[in-house]
Amino acid sequence: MTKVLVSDPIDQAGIDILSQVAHVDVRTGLVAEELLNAVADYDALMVRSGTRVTAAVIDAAPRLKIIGRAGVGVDNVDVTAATRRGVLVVNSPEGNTIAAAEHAMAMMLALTRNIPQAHASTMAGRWDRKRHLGNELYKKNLGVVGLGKIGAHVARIAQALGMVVLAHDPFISNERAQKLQVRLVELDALFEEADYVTLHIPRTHETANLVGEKLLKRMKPTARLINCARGGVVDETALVDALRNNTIAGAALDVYASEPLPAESPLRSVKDNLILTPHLGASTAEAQASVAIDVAEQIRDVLLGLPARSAVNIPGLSPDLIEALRAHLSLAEHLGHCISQLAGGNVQELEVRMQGELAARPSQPLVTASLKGLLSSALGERINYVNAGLEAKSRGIKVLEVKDEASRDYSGGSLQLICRSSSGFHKLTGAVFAGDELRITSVDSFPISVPPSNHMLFTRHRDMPGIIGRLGSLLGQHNVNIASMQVGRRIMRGDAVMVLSVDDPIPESLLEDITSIDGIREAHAVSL
Ligand SMILES: NC(=O)C1=CN([C@@H]2O[C@H](COP(=O)(O)OP(=O)(O)OC[C@H]3O[C@@H](n4cnc5c(N)ncnc54)[C@H](O)[C@@H]3O)[C@@H](O)[C@H]2O)C=CC1
Ligand SMILES: O=C(O)CCC(=O)C(=O)O
Repeated sequence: MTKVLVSDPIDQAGIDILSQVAHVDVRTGLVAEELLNAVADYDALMVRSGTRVTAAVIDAAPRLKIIGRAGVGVDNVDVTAATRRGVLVVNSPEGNTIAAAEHAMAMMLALTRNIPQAHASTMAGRWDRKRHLGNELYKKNLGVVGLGKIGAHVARIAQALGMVVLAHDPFISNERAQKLQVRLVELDALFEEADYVTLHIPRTHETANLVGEKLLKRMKPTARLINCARGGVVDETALVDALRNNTIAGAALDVYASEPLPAESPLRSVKDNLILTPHLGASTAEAQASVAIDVAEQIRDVLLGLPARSAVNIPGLSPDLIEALRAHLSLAEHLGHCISQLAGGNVQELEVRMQGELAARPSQPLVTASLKGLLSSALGERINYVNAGLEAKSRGIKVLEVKDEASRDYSGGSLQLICRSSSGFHKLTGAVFAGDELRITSVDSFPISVPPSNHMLFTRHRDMPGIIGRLGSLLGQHNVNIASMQVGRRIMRGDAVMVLSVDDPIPESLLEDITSIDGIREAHAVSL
């Protein structure tokens, strides 16, 4: 008997669909230990954000074929562990877009008109009209951080209210922004100019604690912050300080670094200028029905042996093709991830060049893997082989595919990515050496030979005596250990690149010191 465990509250419409093909058990509120004991017999698991599907849970479920997340974010599911075990993870990328966008707007309105405070005081028997003087949204600047599905819908609603919308999203093209009538700006400028800042980004390595003391200090004292995206993208300690010191006028949060929000969280003690809701962004009847139906249909189809439409992991490639291209797919992902971090500005175009023998292989998987790498900085684990092309298209990123059979640089061929962004362009080439060893073989047409590694530093500099020594000592002073270093140049004392592998991530502040070394024009920290 096929069995499905539903471990969070899911709309009945979803349960009805699952019941067409399986026995369904709804067991909500299980603590971690209970879930570990419960999952052993199940073929499918359906959750919302309340259940943590850890590697241990996946290991404890030998029959598990699919995990369905009734919502967008899959950060409560260990997707890597699921992929390793061959368990499909599916979600509902659009089912709750409207609900989340409307919640952000509701928070903005409640914040600016002091609705919760006025309600509490009126219920307590008072008639405080002066105390709750608010502000209008009309003609105010709204800064949207993350102009994806929810951010774009918020922008549309805000425009209807007469707000002027500016946005920051490195993975949205100017064309797309123009279509939405939104001005793209750098993050610092957004925080300086906005009267309201609303966050619609996923939590990734790059966005963790993105909004901290530094950005909060850039905000106007009359400005307000709304986070209905993900906990952990706002530094809660810095926010509490900013609210207590009235550095900003107010904030509204739906999501928290730790959920449920701990009873002793300092956020709970902020008075007057903070509104908290318990992760209600997707909690509308319409959104819950929509995500439940979307995900239940996918679980049903997969249990019947059919493909899923929104798989978060497992690429839609045949196992034979994956095996044949495994090393080159990994190379393409690494180059894509690397070039997105070199690009700096808004990515407009990615050219994928299959050179030499590689030009004879199927190109689509390599293009998809390059896009997956490119967008992984923005979308974290939500980007996959299934949605990479679509995500690039929806961001207005033009993708060019070129086959250059005449190139004869390496046996097995090479892969070149050329990324054009609002701040210029970068070119990376790589090849797979004997023993499936991946190598970056040139940067911006300067020859080098370095394996991609976890933490790297790329510089563009003038080839002159002493520069390598000065950089080495600066890194040493900051306790950054260099694992390897390579310089690529075409002529003596001309332009050159340097690629260093280091043991730890390079902090943003150190990059500023590096670029102040005489002769170093550009420095980029890259984490893979
Ligand atoms: N509070 C709630 O109940 C809900 C929260 N969410 C969360 O809202 C967030 C947004 O969801 P969607 O719009 O559906 O996702 P999406 O993938 O359509 O959009 C996210 C956007 O953020 C951008 N981005 C990534 N890193 C960035 C950075 N460092 N700076 C600026 N932009 C960056 C991406 O390029 C992308 O355009 C997700 O974290 C999702 O989990 C979604 C639904 C309900
Ligand atoms: O299931 C929920 O209510 C949370 C929704 C959410 O945060 C998401 O879909 O990313």
